[in-house]
Amino acid sequence: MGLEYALVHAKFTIPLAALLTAAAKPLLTRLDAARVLFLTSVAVTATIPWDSYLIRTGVWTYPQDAVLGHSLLSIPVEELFFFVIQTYITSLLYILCNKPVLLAQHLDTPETRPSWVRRGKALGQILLVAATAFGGFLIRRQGEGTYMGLILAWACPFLLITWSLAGEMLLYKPWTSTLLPILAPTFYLWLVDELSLRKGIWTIENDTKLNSQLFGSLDIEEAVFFLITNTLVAFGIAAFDKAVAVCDVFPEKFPQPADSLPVMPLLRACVLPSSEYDVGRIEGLREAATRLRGKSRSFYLASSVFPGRIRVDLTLLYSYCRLADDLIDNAESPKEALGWISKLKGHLDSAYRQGKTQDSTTGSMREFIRADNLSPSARTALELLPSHIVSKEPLYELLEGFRTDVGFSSSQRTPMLPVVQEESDLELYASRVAGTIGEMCLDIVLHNSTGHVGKEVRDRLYAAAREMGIALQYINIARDIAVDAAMGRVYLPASWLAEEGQTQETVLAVPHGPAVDRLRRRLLGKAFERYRASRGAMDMIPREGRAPMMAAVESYMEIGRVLAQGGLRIEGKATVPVGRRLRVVWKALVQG
Ligand SMILES: CC(C)=CCC/C(C)=C/CC/C(C)=C/CC/C(C)=C/[C@@H]1[C@@H](COP(=O)(O)OP(=O)(O)O)[C@]1(C)CC/C=C(\C)CC/C=C(\C)CCC=C(C)C
Repeated sequence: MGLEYALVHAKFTIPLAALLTAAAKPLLTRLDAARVLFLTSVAVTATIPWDSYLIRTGVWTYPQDAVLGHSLLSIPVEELFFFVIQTYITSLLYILCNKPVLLAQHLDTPETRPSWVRRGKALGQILLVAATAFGGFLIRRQGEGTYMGLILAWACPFLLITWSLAGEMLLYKPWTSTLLPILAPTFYLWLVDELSLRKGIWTIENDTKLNSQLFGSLDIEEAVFFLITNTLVAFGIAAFDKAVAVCDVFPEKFPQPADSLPVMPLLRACVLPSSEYDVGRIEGLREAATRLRGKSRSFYLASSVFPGRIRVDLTLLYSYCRLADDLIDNAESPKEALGWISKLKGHLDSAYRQGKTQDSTTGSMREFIRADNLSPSARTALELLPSHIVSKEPLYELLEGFRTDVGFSSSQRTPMLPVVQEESDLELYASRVAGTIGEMCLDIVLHNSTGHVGKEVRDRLYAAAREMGIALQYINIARDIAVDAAMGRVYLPASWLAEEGQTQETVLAVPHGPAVDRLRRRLLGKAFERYRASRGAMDMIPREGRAPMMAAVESYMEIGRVLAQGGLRIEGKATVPVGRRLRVVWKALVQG
């Protein structure tokens, strides 16, 4: 009996697993826990017979003085623990690396599949069939290739199945979400293995191995073993993820959200032929995700911590709001901008006339959207607005809020009459363009939550969401004084400007300096007041959206904190460094 193998775990695998657990815990959802549990159970069940065979036939041996002496089917307990902890480490890392990716955007159909993906998937399948056959050949031939043969013939059929299910998605995703979580634990385990082989904690018999080392004492079979088993874990989760993505993006086909772990729907989603996917919805979602990533770092980062279906709906809502805002901001004349507002209202009329249906692209609305001279990407943003979830009133109000922006460039405006005269004008504007967004975000979270929320709590939540939206808009205005001035806009109330001896014209000419700084601080103060008044209510948000909503709000409020500390670049926007942003999101998730 000896402790050496147990010490390998104590020194190398357990600390890494503990570190990853601490880092990942606030980010993990119930679904993630199910992913890890499912994968670990499959890995252990599939490895036990194989490993037992290897030990009983003498391919692997363990000196008695290196192991504790307890075993199951000849497998030492330390070895059994290895299957569990390796699967745990790799799956956790895989899940972490995949958080930034909105999986549903990587679904595709045979018609939209590019030829490189078709060829890549087929090539992978051919290689895996060949590797399985080669493994079988090495086993039959007996001798030096036996161990390698056993690895290939055991693992490659599983890889073939999972690759066939999720190969396209794996090919589309960035390498940081696929190769990285496979290769990083592989290199680490190679080093641990090298150390253990050198110390003789486990040994591979000379007669059944190729006798070729990758480096040091690390036999090529061991290197392949760790690479292949980590790939098995990653491909296994990828197949699971694909089913979840299908459930998330097609609620009309799969009414139950994947988070509630509906086993049969998930299995059906996994094997649903891709020819039955709604291509328009997937492409629209991809464009919406690109719009979100390109336009707002805060909301893009925060979106990655929302559970799948809420994330899809928020991304689509963001895309609609951003598009509407851009159409109006980029219009060449006030007349054109007002024209967009009435067209957008027309779109809402037809979207809400047809009632709360999930298929938003039917009947009059489709005709309305097609009739307009919009780019294809703009059309999809309108078509995919989740109008069956968000109430119509805040959307109409948002468009009303955009009218204020048009007021800044309206030719009828006299220079003497600022658009935002009093603090109440500012409050009304912020309530229209951002209080409404708070309400709609809440609509989405409540719609996708399972628990019951009573009327009284609902009312308090909606009031707080509106307040929080206003707080965020104040931060936005405080940050963008110079950017807005360059567009001819001053949102600071004229009454405040007068108290500082300023006018709209002086701020337009010089949007910085001590007076502007004081006004910015005043606005930030108002933002923090409203934030503090509504933050407590967030504890009442249902579990599914609570921590991620806090993360979204905190990530934006952090801009205000940077500004309050004087972190402003005069020529542009104040930015929160990535590390600080991540810390804020992490802290909000821990608190939520
Ligand atoms: C996580 C995620 C994907 C969230 C999406 C949220 C969303 C739908 C935002 C809409 C953004 C938008 C373009 C709105 C048009 C009007 C406008 C410009 C509003 C300003 C937003 C800034 O967006 P922008 O793209 O310009 O971002 P950058 O500054 O460039 O990074 C606003 C400042 C409004 C933002 C307001 C909210 C997100 C509402 C906050 C309130 C809650 C989340 C509710 C909290 C709940 C309780 C109970 C308190």
